[in-house]
Amino acid sequence: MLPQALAIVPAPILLLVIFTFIIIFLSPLFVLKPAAKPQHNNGSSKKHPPPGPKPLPIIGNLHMLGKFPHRTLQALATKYGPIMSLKLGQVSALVVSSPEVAQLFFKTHDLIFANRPKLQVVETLSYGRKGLVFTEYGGYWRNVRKLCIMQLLSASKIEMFHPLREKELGLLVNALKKASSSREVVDLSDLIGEVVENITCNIILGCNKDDRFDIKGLIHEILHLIGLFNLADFVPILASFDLQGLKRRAKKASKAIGEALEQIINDHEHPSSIESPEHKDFIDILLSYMNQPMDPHDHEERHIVGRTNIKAIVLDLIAGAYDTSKVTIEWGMSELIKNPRTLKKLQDEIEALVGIHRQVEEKDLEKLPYLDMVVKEILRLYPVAPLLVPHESLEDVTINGYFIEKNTRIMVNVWAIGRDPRIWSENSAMFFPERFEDNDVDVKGHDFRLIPFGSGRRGCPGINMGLTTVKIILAQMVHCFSWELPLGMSPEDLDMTEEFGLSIPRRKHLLASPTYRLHTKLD
Ligand code: HEM
Repeated sequence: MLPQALAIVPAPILLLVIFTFIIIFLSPLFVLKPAAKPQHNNGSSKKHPPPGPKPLPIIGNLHMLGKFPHRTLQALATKYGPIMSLKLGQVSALVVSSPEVAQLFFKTHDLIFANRPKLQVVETLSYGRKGLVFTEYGGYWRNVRKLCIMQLLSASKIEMFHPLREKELGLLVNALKKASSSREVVDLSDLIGEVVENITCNIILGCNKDDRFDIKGLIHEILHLIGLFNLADFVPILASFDLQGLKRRAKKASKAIGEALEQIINDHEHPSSIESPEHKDFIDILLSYMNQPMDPHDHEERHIVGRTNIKAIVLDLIAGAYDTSKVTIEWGMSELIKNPRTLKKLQDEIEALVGIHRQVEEKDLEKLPYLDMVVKEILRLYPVAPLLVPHESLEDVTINGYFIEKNTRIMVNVWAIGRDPRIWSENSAMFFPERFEDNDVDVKGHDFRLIPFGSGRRGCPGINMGLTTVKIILAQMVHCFSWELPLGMSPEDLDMTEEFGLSIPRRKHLLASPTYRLHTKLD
């Protein structure tokens, strides 16, 4: 998933207006408080911060980030190196751009960087950070994470929800079969989004449609708000002005989603009002812990499960699962349609295993090594959260001779690491899954050349669920259908521009025409 504190930088004109506002009304305050903090001096006179571009007063380096911060930061890192200092408004930040340095941060010194920054909108939306993604490092976060892994994200729970994925995917295949028989062009971005949303909502909430409220619309608003650039997070003195109206919108969204979740929880507590639930969803599981300690074995911390915790946790998990798998599959299908050789090779692999008379099943996935390479290649070129979710240092530390202050914000440019020709050879920009043939690079956070799920304590706990969803949907779509771009469009014409926000989806929706290729009855 991914919440990105640092998203689209406002248009220069907005920046100019705000800058003027600051200069006119607030500059006296800054005169009393210098923008750059003085260096600590505990006896040593040499506490160098990492190198970085010179910041401007008040806005620091914010103006430099542009529309695609991951690309700008990649270019800046070639000048300043793999540990680079930035000033984002009043916030001290660091950008990590090499596997070696990422390993120092998330393996050698993982504990020091296990915190998350406090963000205004998230504070409102996650009930004062009672969820998981942006929750501060400590006993509460540990308890929630353990509970989520045990009750939702473990191998056995993922397996338990497999009929649900199968059912939703079956509906998608049927819709595509119809489009195939009438030779329609379909909006693949929308269809992939819908199937992932339905799977996520069903697993977590037990429903994907509810006429009483627009649950998906609310989730979209929440993800959008978290993804927006919020000046209040970088120039805290502006927080109370709510110049962009984000706090107001967050409060409104929080109230609406809170009421909806309250209703959904009520329905779960009084099952007669739900139409015969077929399976236990995550809310059922959390309710079975109600008023009990999250982790009965933790004798130091006793955090009791209450309604607010349930709402905050559920929201974070939906946010974590929603966009991530959708965006990965969307880029994957784009690259496969753009590269017919790779698509054919993947179809051949699946066909050799399952034949042409039946669909792929989840039990087949582990016997498909080329699919595994294709997914790694997608995540290398299109990491959903190009700068991961920001981390924050819990104490002062010196790394590679550079002094890093407590409360520094850390961004890891996994997008830049994934495209670095020194790591991936001169063809690093090319979609070429075979590069993983002769090595054992994995995506699970052990090999810092490829960390699309992050690594260490704050690494993604949903890796296995995410990979299962991505693999089964991709495999099914390429096995059941051949794909062509709309009439008159060649693979070179396919626009691969991204959009920066909470995640980096395609700017333009992916449109394509499916042809059913299995030898089963076409209904
Ligand atoms: C392809 C799918 C996915 C990708 C690429 C992905 C990626 C990520 C990334 C990059 C992070 C931040 C790691 C860091 O800051 O170091 C993260 C964190 C997280 N992800 Fe995922 N994710 C995916 C699927 C999921 C799923 C399915 C769930 C849950 C249902 C999930 C739940 C979370 C949570 C709760 C966190 C925050 C962990 C913490 O702060 O302790 N993710 N994910």
